[in-house]
Amino acid sequence: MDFTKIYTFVGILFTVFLFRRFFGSYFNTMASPETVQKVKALIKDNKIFVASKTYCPYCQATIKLLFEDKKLSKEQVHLLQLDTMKEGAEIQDALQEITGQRSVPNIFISGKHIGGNSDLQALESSGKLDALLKKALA
Ligand SMILES: N[C@@H](CCC(=O)N[C@@H](CS)C(=O)NCC(=O)O)C(=O)O
Repeated sequence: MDFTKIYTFVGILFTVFLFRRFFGSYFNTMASPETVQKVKALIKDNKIFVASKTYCPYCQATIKLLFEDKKLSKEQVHLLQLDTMKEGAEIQDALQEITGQRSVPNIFISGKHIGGNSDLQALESSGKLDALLKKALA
């Protein structure tokens, strides 16, 4: 048996696994038309819609601003934690197709694409966020 070849083969498999695990989400895949429609409906039907991931520090900052600082409730903000959902990766693909933005958090207020956490924080810093939230929740 040629162990060198076996080790090389296992090494290549492991490298491919690691690459896909950590960099896979940076490569575009197409979402099905059904998922794109479903995500568009979520954006339209919810006053505030946030696509998030549980381990993402930018998402934590957005969640803190909306739920702790602005005291919004779970009924007012439709929050999806994509990394805990079976169809999370496809929803992320759909969000990229719809908005051109792949990163999370991906935030919508009154059906309008706000952007990511930095965009939400900028709205807060400029004093425009309260009015947007008030109008959305009226
Ligand atoms: N400038 C962005 C940064 C967001 C960001 O880098 N998010 C990371 C997760 S912490 C991301 O989406 N990475 C790609 C992925 O998870 O697919 C913001 O303020 O929202």
